[in-house]
Amino acid sequence: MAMTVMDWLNLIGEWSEKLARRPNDVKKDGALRFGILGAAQIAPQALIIPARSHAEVIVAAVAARDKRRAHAFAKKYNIPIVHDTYDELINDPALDCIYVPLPVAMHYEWALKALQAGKHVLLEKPSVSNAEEARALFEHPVLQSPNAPVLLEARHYQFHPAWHTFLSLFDPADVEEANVRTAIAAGLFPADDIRFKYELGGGTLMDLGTYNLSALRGIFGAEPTSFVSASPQPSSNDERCDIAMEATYDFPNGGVGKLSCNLGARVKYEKGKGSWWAWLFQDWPDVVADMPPWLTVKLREMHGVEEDMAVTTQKTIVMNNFMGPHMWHRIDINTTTTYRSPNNTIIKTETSTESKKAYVWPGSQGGDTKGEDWWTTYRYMLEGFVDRVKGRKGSGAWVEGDDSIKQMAAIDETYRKAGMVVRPTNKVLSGAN
Ligand SMILES: NC(=O)C1=CN([C@@H]2O[C@H](COP(=O)(O)OP(=O)(O)OC[C@H]3O[C@@H](n4cnc5c(N)ncnc54)[C@H](OP(=O)(O)O)[C@@H]3O)[C@@H](O)[C@H]2O)C=CC1
Ligand SMILES: O=C1OC[C@@H](O)[C@H](O)[C@H]1O
Repeated sequence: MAMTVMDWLNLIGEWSEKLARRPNDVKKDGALRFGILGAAQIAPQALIIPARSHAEVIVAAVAARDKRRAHAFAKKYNIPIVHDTYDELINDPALDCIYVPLPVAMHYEWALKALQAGKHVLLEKPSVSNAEEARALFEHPVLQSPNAPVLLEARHYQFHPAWHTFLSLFDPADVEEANVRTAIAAGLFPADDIRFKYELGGGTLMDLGTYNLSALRGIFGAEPTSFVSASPQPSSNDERCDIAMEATYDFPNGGVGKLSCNLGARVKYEKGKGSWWAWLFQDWPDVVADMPPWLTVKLREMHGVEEDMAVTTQKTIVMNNFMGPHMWHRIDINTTTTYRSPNNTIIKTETSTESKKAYVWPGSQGGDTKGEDWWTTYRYMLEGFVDRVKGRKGSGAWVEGDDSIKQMAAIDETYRKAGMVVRPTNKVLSGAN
């Protein structure tokens, strides 16, 4: 079978570990024992590899629909216990935490079952299929008791110091415009991937776009006041799933947020625009479009006076690779300062760029653990998850349940604006047969 993007990323993850000769951490007493629901492609990157360097995490069990697949996965990743069913795994008394990397449509049901079995849950993004499920899950009575288990939507990039360094560079009230762009070349995910199946909670806005939309909400520190436009490109596998989406939102401070997410990027050629050589390759999979994922934030102009001159300062901040900052990232702060005479003539214009990077928590940020410069977003997230379960303060980075609910409400509303149907509610909740 051909290697998928996720297989390649897992291979790169494994080889980086080998080449860096990173020893596995000796596990502490009281280490949390995790079980994985499904032999999922993302599991090595998101949990198995990060767990190796965490002294308080043991990946103890896996279950898959197909027993042979489960055993092969367990053997490959040194997982001691294989359960025959998902139910058996979540009810294993020897486990403390369940990682849920199932198709989105199964998140609500299995996260809730695991919580009801008394397990802490690390739940893949997007948390669930729609806002109805999100409210039912994150406001469920099982999470309200004093010793309630921990539930976290695994929006990993929000745990990396680079994201917090970026957010510290501006006041959300000053954002005039933000634009978040992500794309993956066409064909890297097959047409029948879970991402393009409506019944499984598919759609690019759900999958890649959840990063764009949460980033916009984080940049403005608020929810959209208006869903201005949303233009989907339907997937060939299922018209109810978008292979790409572009959307525009108004935010309470008067700023405008834009997103573009695409799981089927192809080279576009428009006469007179862009590179001439695009004509030769038009419609080929585009491996460089919006790669790495990036965003720009334009701040409102600031006005002042200096030695009788009117001074206007305008800043634009660009973050390259906000989704996978551990591989590489760069945050550029571009400043343009214009000096004008009292009669409004421009005297001079100065431009400057300052660049920042943060692979570990800088200064006073991050609490007791600074992190390591090789920690991935997933490793930082695992640190935060374990800290929360253990009742420690942690770095301060977290995705609150209320945030997950608002995120799904914004995704639903974007689909409605696009004239598309919201992803279906799990029958366990809807009561449908
Ligand atoms: N954080 C991140 O960077 C990423 C997160 N994700 C998220 O992780 C989740 C899984 O994604 P990914 O690992 O790429 O997915 P996979 O295609 O590997 O599917 C995950 C698992 O779903 C199980 N499954 C159960 N029912 C079905 C079904 N009807 N059809 C297909 N699979 C089924 C399979 O389990 P079994 O082994 O039991 O057959 C499979 O192992 C998604 O929620 C996705 O959004 C994905 C990629 C990156
Ligand atoms: O990190 C990611 O990149 C590729 C996506 O399809 C995936 O689901 C996402 O989480």
